[in-house]
Amino acid sequence: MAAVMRLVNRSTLNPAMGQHCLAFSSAAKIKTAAVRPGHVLPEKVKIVEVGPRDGLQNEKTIVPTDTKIHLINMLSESGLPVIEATSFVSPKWVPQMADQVEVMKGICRKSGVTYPVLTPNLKGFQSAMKAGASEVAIFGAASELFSKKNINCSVDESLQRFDEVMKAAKEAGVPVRGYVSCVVGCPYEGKVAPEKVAHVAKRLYSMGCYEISLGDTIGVGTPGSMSEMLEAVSREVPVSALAVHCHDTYGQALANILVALQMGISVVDSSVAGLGGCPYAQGASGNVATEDVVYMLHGLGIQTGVDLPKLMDAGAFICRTLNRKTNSKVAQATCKL
Ligand SMILES: CC(C)(COP(=O)([O-])OP(=O)([O-])OC[C@H]1O[C@@H](n2cnc3c(N)ncnc32)[C@H](O)[C@@H]1OP(=O)([O-])[O-])[C@@H](O)C(=O)NCCC(=O)NCCSC(=O)C[C@@](C)(O)CC(=O)[O-]
Repeated sequence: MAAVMRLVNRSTLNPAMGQHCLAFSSAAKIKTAAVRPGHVLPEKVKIVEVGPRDGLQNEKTIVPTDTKIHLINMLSESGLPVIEATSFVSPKWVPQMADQVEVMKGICRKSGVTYPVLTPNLKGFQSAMKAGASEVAIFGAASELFSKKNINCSVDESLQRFDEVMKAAKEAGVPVRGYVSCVVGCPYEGKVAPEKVAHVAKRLYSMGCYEISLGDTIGVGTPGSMSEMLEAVSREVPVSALAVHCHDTYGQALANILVALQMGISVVDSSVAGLGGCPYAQGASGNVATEDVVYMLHGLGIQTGVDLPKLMDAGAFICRTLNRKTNSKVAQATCKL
């Protein structure tokens, strides 16, 4: 049944400013779009903001800890429900995340918002617990070579390490999210078979991850390859436990997200201002910009709980600080940098 929803997104032109402004007040009604016949989109989508971690981990110049904390606090005020704050990985491998303890201690945790952190092994998990993390994420890959480059072990070895993290997390009552990287293509192996993705996703889910985020790490997916992969994974893991994590290297991210929504997925990872790239995936651009995802979802009548102008303020802040042009088309169009 196609739900009837309130249209919450209206774009108006402010002639005095000569800029497009976004207003969120319209009472007009639209039907939740079934963009593909027979497919009803979710009424609500949970956005997992990964900018402070995925967005910043690849920055060459070390971003001051206070800037990271301020960014996370601004994102918290925008209504985002989940903000991935940092990662407890080796500072020799990812120097940008070396201030993870200070970041976790410095942020203002808003009630109702969760601040997961990446933990590749037991050591990372224990440090995360000491720093006060209340949720963690383990991150595997569907490609052997990427796994080796990223976390210095094979896919099977990584699953053994994750099992240790999972046991410790269960004892501590800490929820664990699981990532699978290279779900469509790998920078070292090329095309990745959907069955490999389904295999790793199933292992992470069986281990106890409450959600599996499927990462198109190098942004090569198209609606065709994404739907093939999602169909394979959804035969092994319930769609309600899946998320998509799209990089926008080839400009396909929004289209790929739409395909995922049509398949019933209602959790989307994204990065404010489209920041990011993976240190072990040469040439990969940032994640899809959160502003653009929110704009599309609101345009479809899908609720996110996110206040787009506040989110754009956070994007403008980090772009100003990094002296960088935003990758968000919405922010560009509304002159927020
Ligand atoms: C996984 C390791 C640690 C293995 O690294 P390793 O060198 O194989 O580990 P090791 O156990 O042999 O230890 C070597 C040294 O690292 C230390 N160490 C060991 N573990 C930790 C830890 N947790 N925190 C801090 N230090 C640690 C350990 O104590 C030791 O220190 P030393 O004795 O030489 O002084 C390493 O390969 C690593 O840190 N890799 C970084 C991976 C990473 O952060 N990648 C980017 C994130 S993944 C991503 O972006 C993809 C994603 C999630 O966004 C989804 C997508 O887009 O597809």
